[in-house]
Amino acid sequence: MDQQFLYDINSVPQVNLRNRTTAVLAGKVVGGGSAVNAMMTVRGTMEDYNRWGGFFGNQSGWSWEGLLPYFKRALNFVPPNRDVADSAKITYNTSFWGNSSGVYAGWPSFQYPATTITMDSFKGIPGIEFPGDSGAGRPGVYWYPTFMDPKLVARSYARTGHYDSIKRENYHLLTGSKVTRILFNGTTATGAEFTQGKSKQPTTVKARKEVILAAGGIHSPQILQLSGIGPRRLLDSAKINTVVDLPGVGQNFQDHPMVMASAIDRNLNVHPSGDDMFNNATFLTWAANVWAANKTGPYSIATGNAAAWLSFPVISPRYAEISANLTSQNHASYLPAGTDPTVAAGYRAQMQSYAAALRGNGTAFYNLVLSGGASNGIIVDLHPLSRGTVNIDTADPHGREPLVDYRALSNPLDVAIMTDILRFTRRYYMNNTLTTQLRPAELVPGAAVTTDAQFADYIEESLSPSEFHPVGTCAMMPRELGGVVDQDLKVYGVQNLRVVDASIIPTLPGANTCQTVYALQCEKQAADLIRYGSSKVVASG
Ligand SMILES: Cc1cc2nc3c(=O)[nH]c(=O)nc-3n(C[C@H](O)[C@H](O)[C@H](O)COP(=O)(O)OP(=O)(O)OC[C@H]3O[C@@H](n4cnc5c(N)ncnc54)[C@H](O)[C@@H]3O)c2cc1C
Repeated sequence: MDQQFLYDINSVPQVNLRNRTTAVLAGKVVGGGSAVNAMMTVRGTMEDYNRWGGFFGNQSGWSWEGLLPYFKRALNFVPPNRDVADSAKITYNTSFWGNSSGVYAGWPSFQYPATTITMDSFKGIPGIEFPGDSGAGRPGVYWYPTFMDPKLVARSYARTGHYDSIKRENYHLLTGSKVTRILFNGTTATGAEFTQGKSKQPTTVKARKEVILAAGGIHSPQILQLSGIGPRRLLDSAKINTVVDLPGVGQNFQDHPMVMASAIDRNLNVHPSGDDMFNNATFLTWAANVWAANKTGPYSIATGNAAAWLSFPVISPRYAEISANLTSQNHASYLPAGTDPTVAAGYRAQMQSYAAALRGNGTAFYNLVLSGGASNGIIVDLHPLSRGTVNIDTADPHGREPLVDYRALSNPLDVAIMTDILRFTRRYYMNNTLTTQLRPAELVPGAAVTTDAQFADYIEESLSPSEFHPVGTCAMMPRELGGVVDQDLKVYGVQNLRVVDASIIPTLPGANTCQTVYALQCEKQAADLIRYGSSKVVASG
């Protein structure tokens, strides 16, 4: 990944990860993360979005039903090539997709046969569903597309799909500029201040109607805090005048933690396979040639197109116990000392919702991407219970990047959940009637790791707290639950200011986040909320 397109930020040392720090990857380029991401085109389950709507009651448009039309408008789905779909057994259902957007959900022209075998191996484990499409809003094992323009066989993203085609006199895209704060007259947002290039001299731009902030999960809370919107105590210590004391800004920070867990199927003699890209010179030459000739073959695959997204009862025999433990926790005790009672109340509401989700089959907690080779690697906890913070650095709030603290594993039940995710992965490879003939051998964490204490040790040693999906720091929740924006994405306590990016996501979807951001940002917010002035779902199909 080209570092010039990324911010240079490291997290604060993670006390529960032996003081390790982690790189905070966020796109510093037109299109943001959509310009640098791994192009996995997935959405969460119905229950994920109903959880958002649930914070506002039954009438909320922020539910699966309310968002589905926007998921359809957000992407232009182009089905896979018939031959590839037939040979790889790719299923899809176009009723979950649209075809009007400039951002494409396409498919590579090649799939490794082993992908189908490793997907089918999940049939050896009870309780797993196989929804026919990744957009169905159900947990399970399924194929999903890629953010790719199928004609160009190139990344399709916010710039190519939206910005490049805007031809209006009143649209200006200023590259190399950095917003330093939002300007206010009293509590009414009136514009923004920014610097250009290396100049420290600020310029201002005035808003006739409203200011719309979309700087992402790390920088939107920073800009609000620098503008005087945030927890008063933090702003006081940074010597920033408080415009509105909004305790939730920069709190409720979530990202998807991941660890390595892999086994190798020693008898998986199916070729070509993902492994041939590393150790078969003839195959590599062929792959390079077909790519150079017509952009086909394995190089047309981004990060794979198949994965397991599984609910907790399917993977954990102790789901009821963990759910009960979450219900009875003193939730606020796992938040930073001095957390505002409204933010604590929001956390409690989220944990109650997750306690129910841990017992049900509508929320995916487990994710394993299938590589098309004899081994797979990274597994993801899709709903961490720990909450972090993104706060300005009070020592030099204007000069430094914000302090990013994942507070990984601060809720101890995250260790129990990750342990069961690891144990399930072992079961999938090693104790599965459909994989025994493949002669699997565990690579990591390794057969010697068996007890809870050993798993905890491995997790502390190796967990990465981020899959580069920062959300929650300007949460769309009621103000009395620590929310920062209302259902119309308007910032509480001020006028004429909205936030429209991943930071408003109150709880992570059980999926990579970009498709959800397209639905809420480009379509739901921009097309309807601003144009029609309300969050009523006015679009259909
Ligand atoms: C390495 C990586 C891999 C990922 N892989 C996937 C994937 O495979 N699938 C998936 O679904 N999601 C993936 N994601 C996540 C996805 O890209 C993000 O969820 C999405 O881009 C978030 O959109 P956003 O608008 O909230 O913020 P961003 O995309 O971060 O956009 C924010 C924009 O604001 C700009 N900005 C920030 N601060 C300022 C300022 N002060 N002044 C001016 N501009 C500013 C930034 O430069 C950026 O252009 C990945 C992300 C990364 C970084």
